[in-house]
This record gives sequence, structure tokens and C-alpha cells, in this order.
Amino acid sequence: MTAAIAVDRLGVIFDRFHALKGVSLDVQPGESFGLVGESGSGKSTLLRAIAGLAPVASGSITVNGKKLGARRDKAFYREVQMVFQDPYGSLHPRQTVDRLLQEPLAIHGFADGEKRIQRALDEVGLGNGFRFRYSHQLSGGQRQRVAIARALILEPSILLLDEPTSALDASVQAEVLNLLEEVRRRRKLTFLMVSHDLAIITHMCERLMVMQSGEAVENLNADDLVERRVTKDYTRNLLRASDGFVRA
Ligand SMILES: Nc1ncnc2c1ncn2[C@@H]1O[C@H](COP(=O)(O)OP(=O)(O)OP(=O)(O)O)[C@@H](O)[C@H]1O
Repeated sequence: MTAAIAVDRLGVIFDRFHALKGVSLDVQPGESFGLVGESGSGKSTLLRAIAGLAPVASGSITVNGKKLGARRDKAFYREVQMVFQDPYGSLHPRQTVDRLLQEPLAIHGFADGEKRIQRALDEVGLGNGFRFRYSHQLSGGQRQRVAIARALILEPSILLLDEPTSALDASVQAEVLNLLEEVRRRRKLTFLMVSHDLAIITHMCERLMVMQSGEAVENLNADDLVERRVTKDYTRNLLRASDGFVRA
């Protein structure tokens, strides 16, 4: 089976700082895959590189069988969409929900925009009443629903989720995670998800990779983490730091 995402010995350098040092990863179509590791370990950089937002110094990234070169076509940007932690940051304050959803459709020249907007808003549980609101007129959870609708509107096959619920309080977090899981099943999406919360990763993902200082430390099944079948001290320490939160 062709991997949805295949990353081979990827290196990313900012200035002279090696943010990723030969990271490899395979995510299968329809799989939900987690990335964990302490702050600064390179999780967001890996997502951003896959989305074409970080400079690739060495190695390769292949998405749905297509190797990404320096020039990425519009079809690539449709296939891979990103949802960020902070919906304030990712939604333009002077645009209504309608404009935020129209924008990617206009860029990609879709004529059936109305149908897509209705579907995306329905799917994230926001009625038409929200359509002409600005982001400051929405709650944090509603803003993240809009960000998810915007990611879905081009009908991607892959969502890159960078701490998608960590700016939300606990009850809203659960709602948004359930929504993401429903959307993944319905649309048969592939997820690559970063979270510092191991309970969220074990709940949402089948497999995960542990990262430290720009390198992959350990690849695990979610069950291995729950059962504490880990081999690296670094992973053991991460588990210890989140003790009580990983469901047994
Ligand atoms: N655009 C950039 N320019 C320079 N350095 C960067 C840039 N983006 C990231 N870095 C550095 O790369 C390293 C990895 O950052 P990254 O954001 O990938 O870590 P992370 O594991 O996602 O951390 P966190 O959990 O805090 O979000 C950090 O040391 C960061 O300072």
C-alpha cells in the first residue's frame, strides 16, 4: 500500500541550527499517527516541513506517492491541510466565517463553493447563524471548529494537527477531539497529530513516534504506551511526567 506520508531521513536547518536530524516516518492511509516529545524536540517543524512550510535541507517527503520537490502545485496544497493550536492566530480577525471559508475555494477556483461551505459548517456543528460572525464573536471551541471547517473545505486526504485542542478548556477539548475523530472516520482521512498530552495521543492515535532534539527516539503502538512497554529512558521520563493521565 502506498503510504499517505513517507518521510525519509529528513533534515531541516534554521540558520545553523539543526531542528530535524534525519527523521523517518511512514503513515498509512486512514491512519491516525501521533508525535510526542518535549518542547523544542521538532514536532511542529516536522508537520510544517510536510505542509511545505519549513525548508528541507536533506532527505525526502512523499505524500500519497508523490515526492515533494521545491515547487509544490495546487493539488498538493489541497491534499494536505493543517490545523494549528491557536485559532486566534490562524483565523484572520477582520474576516467573517464566510470569508474565511470562501478564501481557499477562490484560490483553488471551485465553482461549487456554496455546497462545500454548507457541508463543512454542518460537519463541524456550526449552523448558518455563525456564517457572518467575526472570530472575536466566537468561543474558543467555535473558533477551532471554524479552523477545522476551513481545513476540510478543499476535501484534503491528510490533516496535520498541531496541538489542536491545547488552547481549549477540558470539556471543549473533548468535544473537539470527538468531532475530529468523527470527521476522520466519515472522510477516511489520515491524521498526523502533535500533542504534549499523552492521554490525547493514546486516545486518538494508533501509532506514535517519540521525538527528542530533532531525532526520532522510539516508534510505538498506542497500546505500548498505555502498557508502558517502552524501551527508551526518554520515553519513560515523558510517561513519568504525565503519570496519572495515561489511561491503563
Ligand atoms: N523558523 C524558525 N527559525 C529558527 N528556529 C526555529 C524555527 N522554527 C523552529 N525553530 C527551532 O527549532 C526547534 C524545534 O522547534 P519546534 O517548534 O519544531 O518544536 P516542538 O517540538 O514543536 O516544540 P513545542 O512543543 O514547544 O511546540 C526549536 O529549538 C525552535 O526554536
